[in-house]
Amino acid sequence: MTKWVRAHTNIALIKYWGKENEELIIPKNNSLSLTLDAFYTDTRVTFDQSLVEDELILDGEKQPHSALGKVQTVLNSVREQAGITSPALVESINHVPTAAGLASSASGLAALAGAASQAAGLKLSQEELSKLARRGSGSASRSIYGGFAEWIKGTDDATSFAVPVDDANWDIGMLFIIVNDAVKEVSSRDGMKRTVETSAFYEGWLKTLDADLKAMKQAISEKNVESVGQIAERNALKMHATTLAANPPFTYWTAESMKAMDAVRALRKKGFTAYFTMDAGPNVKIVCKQSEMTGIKDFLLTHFEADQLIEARPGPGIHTLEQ
Ligand SMILES: O=C(O)C[C@@](O)(CF)CCOP(=O)(O)OP(=O)(O)O
Repeated sequence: MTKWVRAHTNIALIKYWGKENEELIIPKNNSLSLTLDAFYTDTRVTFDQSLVEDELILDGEKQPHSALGKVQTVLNSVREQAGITSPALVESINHVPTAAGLASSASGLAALAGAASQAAGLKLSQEELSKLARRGSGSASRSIYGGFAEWIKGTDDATSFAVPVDDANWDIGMLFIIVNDAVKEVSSRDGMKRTVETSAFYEGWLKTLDADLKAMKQAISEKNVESVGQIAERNALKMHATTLAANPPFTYWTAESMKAMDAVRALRKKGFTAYFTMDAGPNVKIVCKQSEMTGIKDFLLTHFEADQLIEARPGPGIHTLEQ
């Protein structure tokens, strides 16, 4: 019986937002993220000749074949590396708070890379696992590692993978504000494609990333949450600005997102270390100190419901569940 593999989701502090190569998922820039404990995916893969085609059972629900795109990209790469042809049964369980509506493609595709390669008898290094996960979804390449990880953009399949930066075993955490007014989102894949192809601000965004990354790594080496937060918030705002200048323009922000951003600024006025980042959705993630999380949460509870607030701390890299 093959084993379950667990991978945790990660939140980028220096964003990946645009591809150099769509098919291989080679990014335009390096990105850097923090893997979190609160959200993760467990996946088990069984290659089985008696199956007619690949099957995905996600949270107990058999998925339509049309939903298997990213999954099959990973499975096909594993079959090619292992010299096998049989279809696979993929069972995946997302441990993401139901209210969250949080995308879990990063943890899902990373867990799939681990489970599929193991089921095919491949013994991949973490670098090779990262490349395999990257083929499924770019941000998944970073979930191979716990703590802070950097995705080196590289120029081709062999040189584009994530590396560990710091284990984050220090006073840093993230508090999610889940905003419930979810609008029909443009997927991150479609959003970044439209932005690269049409945004008047895209080149300006790219020009600032080397400096942001250098400053972020310096802040992490100093364990300086204030600087990590400041750089992350600036980087996220620049990324989201590019969508406003796309054609047609779009934004992931809703009124509730703006309310959450205002609350973070109010937290700073009260003396907390609190900075926000956002991805391809309306939720707001606060970079903060674990030691201030209770005080921050108490303040936020005067503006948001308890089930909208989710605490997260640095999480581990990909691992097999022994039982
Ligand atoms: O995570 C980040 O660096 C920033 C984002 O989350 C901002 F929204 C993008 C993640 O994109 P992903 O879902 O990995 O795209 P894929 O490669 O087209 O599957």
